[in-house]
Amino acid sequence: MSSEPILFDEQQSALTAISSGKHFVNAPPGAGKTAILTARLADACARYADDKEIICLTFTTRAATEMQDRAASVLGKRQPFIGNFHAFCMEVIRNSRLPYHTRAASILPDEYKHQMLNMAKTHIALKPQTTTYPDILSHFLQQSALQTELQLQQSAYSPPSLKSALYNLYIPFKLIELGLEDEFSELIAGYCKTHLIGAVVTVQMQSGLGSLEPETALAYLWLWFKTFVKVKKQSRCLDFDDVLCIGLQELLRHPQPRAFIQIDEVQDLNPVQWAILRCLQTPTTHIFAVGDSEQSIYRFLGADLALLRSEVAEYTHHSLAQNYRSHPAILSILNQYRHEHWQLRPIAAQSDIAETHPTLLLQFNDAVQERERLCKAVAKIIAEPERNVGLLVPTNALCNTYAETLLDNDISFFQVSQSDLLQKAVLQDWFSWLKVLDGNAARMDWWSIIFRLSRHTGGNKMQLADVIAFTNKIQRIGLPLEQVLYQTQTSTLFNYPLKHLCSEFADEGVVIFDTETTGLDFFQEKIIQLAAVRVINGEVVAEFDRYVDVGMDADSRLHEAFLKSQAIHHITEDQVANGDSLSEVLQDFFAFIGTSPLVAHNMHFDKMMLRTNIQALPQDPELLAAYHRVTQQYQFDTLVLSRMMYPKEDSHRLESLLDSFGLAGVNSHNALDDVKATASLLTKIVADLPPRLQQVDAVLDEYATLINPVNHHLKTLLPLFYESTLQHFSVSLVDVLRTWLEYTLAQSSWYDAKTAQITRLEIERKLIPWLDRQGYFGDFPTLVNTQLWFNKSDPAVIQQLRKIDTLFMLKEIDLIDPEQDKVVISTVHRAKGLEFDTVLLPSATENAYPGWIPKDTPDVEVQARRAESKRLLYVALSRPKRKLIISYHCWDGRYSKQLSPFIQGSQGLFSYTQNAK
Ligand SMILES: Nc1ncnc2c1ncn2[C@@H]1O[C@H](COP(=O)(O)OP(=O)(O)OP(=O)(O)O)[C@@H](O)[C@H]1O
Repeated sequence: MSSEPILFDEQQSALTAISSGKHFVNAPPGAGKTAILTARLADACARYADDKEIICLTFTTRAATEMQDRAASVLGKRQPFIGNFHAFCMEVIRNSRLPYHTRAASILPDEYKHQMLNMAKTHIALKPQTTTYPDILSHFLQQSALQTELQLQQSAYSPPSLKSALYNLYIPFKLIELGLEDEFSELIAGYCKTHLIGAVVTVQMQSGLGSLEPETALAYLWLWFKTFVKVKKQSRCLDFDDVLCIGLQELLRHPQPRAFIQIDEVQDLNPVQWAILRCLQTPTTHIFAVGDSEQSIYRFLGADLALLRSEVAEYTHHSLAQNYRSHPAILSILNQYRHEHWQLRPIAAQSDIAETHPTLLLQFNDAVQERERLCKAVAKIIAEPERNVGLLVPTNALCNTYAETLLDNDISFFQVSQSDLLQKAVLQDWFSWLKVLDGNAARMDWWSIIFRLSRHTGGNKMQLADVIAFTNKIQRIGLPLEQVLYQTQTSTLFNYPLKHLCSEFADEGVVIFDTETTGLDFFQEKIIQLAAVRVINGEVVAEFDRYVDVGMDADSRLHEAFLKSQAIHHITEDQVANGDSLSEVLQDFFAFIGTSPLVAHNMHFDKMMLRTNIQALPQDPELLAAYHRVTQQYQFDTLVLSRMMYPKEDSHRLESLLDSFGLAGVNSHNALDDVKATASLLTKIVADLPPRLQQVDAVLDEYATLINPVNHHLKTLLPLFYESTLQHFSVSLVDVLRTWLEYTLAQSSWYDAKTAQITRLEIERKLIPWLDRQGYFGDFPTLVNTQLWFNKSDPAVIQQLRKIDTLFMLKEIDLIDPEQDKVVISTVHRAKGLEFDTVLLPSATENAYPGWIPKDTPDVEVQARRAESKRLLYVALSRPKRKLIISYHCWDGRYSKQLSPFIQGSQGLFSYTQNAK
């Protein structure tokens, strides 16, 4: 990435100046599309004061962060949304009023997605007579000639896997399930036309259920889909398609019109993404859509060029005709390719880079010779200053082979792995550990941790389905998972703390506390009142009620915040001014608690406020010691207990519960009133606990062999996360990651040792520098905590939540650092949008472009695949700045090979050609 400011040409400048209407820029590679979008974004910030008016959608996270970096000086503190569709939908879902399990859902990793699809499959007891599917699907099945087509296809059909068959239909099924079939009948029809027959035939051929009627096969698919959705819902997780479809559903209900929409790589949008885009528009919205139809390479994800054409039909069309990236010799090959395959006009070369032999076409005897020579060439190229190399190959298998040869030659490189680094078990587990700090909401993360731990604690290995069944059972009886599994006290059983609560409540008493504050932001706002009561058997036997002088005279922002918050707590300025210092109040408060269990309603908020307010005080060892002592004691949150005991209540706010159960007390938002009201609620909970504890006993007995060993590891690991933040308050995510890796990789049986070691090195080399570059510092338990969301309009919180979204949706390719990573090995698909000084395209035979297409594939499909492959090679050819090296081998050990037919027309244009000996 160049930091030099770009001097736009006339055509580019004209595009940056457009400020209204709907526009589509269809421009060739290297025309400066990204640069134009960045400049326009900066202008938009100057034009629209409200960030919510602006949205900038990119295809990858890398493109979004690059745009943000490039526009950083103009953006300053502004936070318009810049990111991909998935990140945007995550934000829409989070800010929605959808059920909590959807808003707080985790993203389902690939590893578990496959297992859950299998689980759902085994759950299906197929009852074709009783299973129905939506009318709209039966309509497609009944369409004329379908039956004959089915039979015709069956004999000559190479079916995809059963899972792919279902997944090809996932989006239309999901839209139907969400009740959107009327709005999206065309979209659903499109998907069904392409995939329904194939999927039905696949079920007929591969389900192992004998010969099935098409109706029964379709019923099977629908039932499988519904079960999979249910399994995910129970686990509170969503996959990427769910995120898009639910985001769309929410936007249809509550459209979010924008004044300014900018969008990159439109050639690869799928129909759902187009539909999302429509929800952001009004007739006056200014849309600037940019893409290149010849670079459309994501047909397998639903990208559709015909759809692009119809979507932008009414837009004003523009094009660009200059290429600023590539050496003129490279461009002449690109131009020949454009002419030969699409009869497109040539692009003018604007790059004036000097280079000897900028284009090479190399023929080798065999694949081994090709690989060895190319790797030697790579060594030579990167020995020159400021040169990087992109080794772009057609398949993941070839990525691995080239990686091995580079290693043999001592050349370091960045390989984009087939199973993305971010999808590796080690990292997915770490994400889960971060998420469970959030407590009970992250159900999928809990079971993935339990699953991993249960497999490494000896004894019978549990299947994922058993672990999920266990977590569901725990949830059904309303137990917080973390309390079942993780005990800081001596007991390993959840019952014990609750039994302790009952006995202390009747005997020595418990302390209920509450804070009133100047606002909700943990890092800025102050505690102004701290109240507590000691309760024995429902009777208040002692009270603590103090105001805190927070020095508002000297802090106008704080004073203003206080005045706003007065509407809630009604505390007067005098009460605060006559209060004591926070240190004094806290010393007395900790003494008041003694060794009693602590109780609060929504304790997390009060504890966070205490923590951050203490952090802001000058270091006081005694106070800190007292704080640590108290936070190690038994604690009970009446909000959590109420959710567990009374799951059917609509709301667990204190006020609602008092009302619903007719309890004494008022929730006036004066801390003392509120603790007394909490005492009433606690008294009811304790009275209702014994029968529930019997149920708990039964589950704990049933799963003792799982719970006890898991608890052993949790006891070591969770404090690692909590303590790192308790002691330093603000930590680097890199430190948290390293500490965690240290522990988990030392557990010899957790992961395959060799794989884990390699993953660790990859994390050190790729992810950690990225986290450092992007500035992932902070208080991570707070960051991942969904409790923060009530404060989600705060710009600092928005920024942090977006960072977390980015982290959880990151892809390995996003981690490349063009300054450091001199050699990148990747498939062409993943290298989209990147540029390199030198690009090597090995194995450019007909086997790669167009690649193997099964013999009986219908003609239309053969044409479509060839066309897509042509575009793929075009993307590859357009990535180099200085040098393009294409190579192929004549013999693969069994068959002779030819140069890809797509490139044969350009052979004469290469500045250097070498034939095999
Ligand atoms: N007017 C200009 N003067 C000099 N360099 C430019 C100019 N416009 C763009 N560039 C440079 O050209 C290169 C290609 O630009 P950019 O990445 O924006 O192209 P693109 O159209 O997005 O390409 P692709 O579709 O191939 O990804 C970049 O290195 C960019 O800095």
